[in-house]
Amino acid sequence: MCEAVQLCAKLTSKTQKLLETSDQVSKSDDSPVTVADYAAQAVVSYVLEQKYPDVALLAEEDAKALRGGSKEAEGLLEKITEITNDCVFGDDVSEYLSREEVARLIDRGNHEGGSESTFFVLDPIDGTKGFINQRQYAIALGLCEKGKVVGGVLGCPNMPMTKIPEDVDALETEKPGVIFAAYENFGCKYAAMDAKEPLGKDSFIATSDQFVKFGKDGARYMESWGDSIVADHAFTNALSEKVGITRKALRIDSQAKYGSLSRGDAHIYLRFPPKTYREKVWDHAAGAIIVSESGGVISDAAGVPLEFGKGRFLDINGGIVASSTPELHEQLLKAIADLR
Ligand SMILES: Nc1ncnc2c1ncn2[C@@H]1O[C@H](COP(=O)(O)O)[C@@H](OP(=O)(O)O)[C@H]1O
Ligand SMILES: [Mg+2]
Ligand SMILES: [Mg+2]
Ligand SMILES: [Mg+2]
Repeated sequence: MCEAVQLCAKLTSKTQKLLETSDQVSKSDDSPVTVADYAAQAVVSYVLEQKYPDVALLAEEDAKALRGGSKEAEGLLEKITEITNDCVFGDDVSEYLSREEVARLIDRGNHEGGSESTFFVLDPIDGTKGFINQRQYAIALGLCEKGKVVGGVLGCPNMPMTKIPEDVDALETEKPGVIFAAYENFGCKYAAMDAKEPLGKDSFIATSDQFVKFGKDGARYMESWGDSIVADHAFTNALSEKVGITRKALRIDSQAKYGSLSRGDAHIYLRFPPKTYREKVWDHAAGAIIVSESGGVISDAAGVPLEFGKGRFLDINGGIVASSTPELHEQLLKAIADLR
């Protein structure tokens, strides 16, 4: 799983710098998708299929918009095929995949999920808005068995190795980025994105376990940027005021927030989408196990653990909360219940 994410990060890093407006399309829900999202999905799908041909894939993107027959669709698929081949095979043109083969690799991600089978869960680029705007994004790969996430790898190609400074409200970008990997009852490891053996060293990480109090010098929370549909900043402001958080919110795109929580940069991740919005499993699977295997807690706003075995969507009560310690989590859930 790490190998697939590391290879994919090479592609996204190279593409992010060169991204053009014509590389972007809008999806039916108005969220953006780029040639890099599709190519990243093709690359991870290719590596996983080679290594684990019997394990299904549930992934965010599908190739429908690339098969339409229009000139635009053809141009996009051509570019995606080029980027995919360059990443996987370099100059070895004898191995190059056809456009049809690349579309098939993308569409392998159409698994419906559920609690019966074993499958990978992939968000090839999580935080596409961050990716487009040269900020943070993540490559998020989880492994689900019988409806439970049992493994997760999170690649954050723009995240600094050093902890986020105390006095900032956004995160700088820095290469080569970092990779987090967790397995059930094993813990969570952490390495530089270009590490030869990311799981080889004694590099376990843990959430901040200092007893977190609210108020000055106390808990620090993370949330999405204001242009994200999932961020209700009015509510998170009210909540933080209620519990006495005085520190500024730290705004980071994508599941990089789960990574930051797991290595102790901040204490809380708050996410409150509108009632009509349905969360997707690929936006949380890898991040959830990375947080829980680092000592943190994640649940919906009512305290119910996230259920990953119910298909492509997550049905949550109100929002998602992740905290560095169980005590802090309890306090937050109580404050949310009081406010609602
Ligand atoms: N305008 C929008 N429309 C639909 N989904 C959105 C959205 N803005 C954010 N999201 C969802 O929130 C995810 C990003 O979270 P964050 O805002 O914390 O970075 C997106 O993942 P993708 O970028 O993989 O599509 C997408 O699932
Ligand atoms: Mg998307
Ligand atoms: Mg996503
Ligand atoms: Mg995505």
